[in-house]
Formats: sequence, C-alpha cells, structure tokens
Amino acid sequence: MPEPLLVAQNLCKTFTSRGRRVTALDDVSLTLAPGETLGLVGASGSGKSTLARVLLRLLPADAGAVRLQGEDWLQLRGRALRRQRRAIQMVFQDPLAAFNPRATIGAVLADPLRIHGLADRAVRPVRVGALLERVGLPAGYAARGVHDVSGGERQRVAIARALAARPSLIVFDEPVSALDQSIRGEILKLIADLQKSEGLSYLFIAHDLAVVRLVSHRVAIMESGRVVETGPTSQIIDSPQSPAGKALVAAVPRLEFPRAQ
Ligand SMILES: Nc1ncnc2c1ncn2[C@@H]1O[C@H](COP(=O)(O)OP(=O)(O)OP(=O)(O)O)[C@@H](O)[C@H]1O
Repeated sequence: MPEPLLVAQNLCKTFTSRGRRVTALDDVSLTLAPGETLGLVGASGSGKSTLARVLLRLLPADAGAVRLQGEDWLQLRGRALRRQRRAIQMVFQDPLAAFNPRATIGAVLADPLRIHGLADRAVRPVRVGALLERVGLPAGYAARGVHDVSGGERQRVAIARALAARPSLIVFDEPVSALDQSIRGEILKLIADLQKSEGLSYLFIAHDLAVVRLVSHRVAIMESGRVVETGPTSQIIDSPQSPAGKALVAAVPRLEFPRAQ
C-alpha cells in the first residue's frame, strides 16, 4: 500500500440556521491514495459538499484532522498554508459561471499561474496554451471570453484551471451534472485520462452512482453526515450493505452495469 495522500479523521461540522442545528459531518473519516479516485455518493443533504469545502479549507471543521502529504493540513498557517494550498483544487458544476463576462479564458488560466508563482508573466501565454491543449481545446481559445464557449468546453477550461495549480488532489463536485448526456462521457473520459497521465488523486462527488462508478476505484456512501459504507467500486455495486447503498444501487438502471471496470 503506498503512503496515503490524504487522511481525514473524525471530521465534524454542525450548522445552526434559524435556531435549528444541522449535523452536516458526523465523525467522517476517509483516506485517498496517490493516483486513486474515491467516489463520494449520497442523497441530497447527506454532507458531500460540506466535506469538500472542509477539505479545501473553505469552511472550518468543528473537530477532526486532515493529513495531506504528511502535514497537518487544517492547522497550517501563513507561508506553509500558501505553499500547500495549490495541492488541492476543486472543480464544481459550472465554476466559470461566476466569472466576469469580459474575462478571457487566457486570463482565467493565467490567474493560478500568477497566484501560485508558477510562471513568470512572459511565459504565461505559452503555459496557458499548453493547458488548453491538455484538456483538448485549441490554444487559440485563450482569446475567447469565458461565456463564449459551450458548457462542455467551459468545464474543460475549469479542469485546466485546476491543473494549472499543479495539484496532487482534485475534488470534483458534480462536475458533469449540468452537462448534456452526450457531453458527459467526453468529460468523464478526459478526467480519467488526466488522472493516468498526471498521477492525480480525485475525490469525485455526485448524487448519481451511475456516474461515480465510471471513474472511481473505491466508493464511499454518505447518509446524514456519516460515511455509512466504503469499499471497492465493484463490491459496493454488487453487494451494497447499508440501506443508503442499496437505495443508490437500486436507482441505477440495470443496463448501465455491464460497463463495470
Ligand atoms: N451554510 C449552511 N448553513 C446551514 N446549513 C447548511 C449550510 N451548508 C449546508 N448545510 C446543511 O448541511 C447539510 C449537508 O449539506 P451538503 O450541501 O453538504 O449536502 P450534499 O450532500 O452536498 O447535498 P447536495 O447533493 O444537495 O449538494 C444539509 O442539511 C444542508 O442543508
């Protein structure tokens, strides 16, 4: 077994809104090996996005710890935090939708290169072109506006933006949910190909097991803030043990199963 890239231990997170307490993460633990994809599935409200936001440090955990490449990730501060931040990147449903309509794809991709000090100004255009080609887009797309491309192309740009930071782990949160069925397969293939060529680890979140199973080596199932089941993808699909796992497997049309890894 290689040394895990990430080990999350006993993460807890409670929200209080309008006087009501919601336990979004209830003692969540998981590990991710280098080059591995862990699929995280669960019904709406089970805590998947909260876990992603805690792992990205977009949200503080109430309790628990995360070791990332051997470091106590949630405790890092200052320079050490800035150095390690690029190690985890995130791609969500339509990350570029929030960008200024006048922003060019080139500027969107140059940003992480500048922020993380990965390329001097003079070489950034060349690096941006290479990033675009790595996600299957022409280098000339750098001059286009972020909103002047299709949804699938925009998601390719979002993946390129994550890659620009040279991460070890990418958290995908419902990355193909907003895309047409015909485009989904292409984006999933790109995600799988990049993992092989770059040796990346992925946490792949979706409410739909049919999508998760196409890219995941292992699957973790969440319900009411807890990981209720985890195991190799084929084992979870063939014989789910938890009620939540059984319900998710039952929701996938039988015809989709012959494509198991
Ligand atoms: N900022 C917040 N304030 C209050 N409650 C929150 C907040 N964020 C999440 N929650 C609650 O925490 C629980 C877990 O939400 P979370 O978004 O993590 O679930 P999810 O599994 O990602 O759901 P979905 O698949 O719908 O995105 C839910 O009950 C949600 O309402």
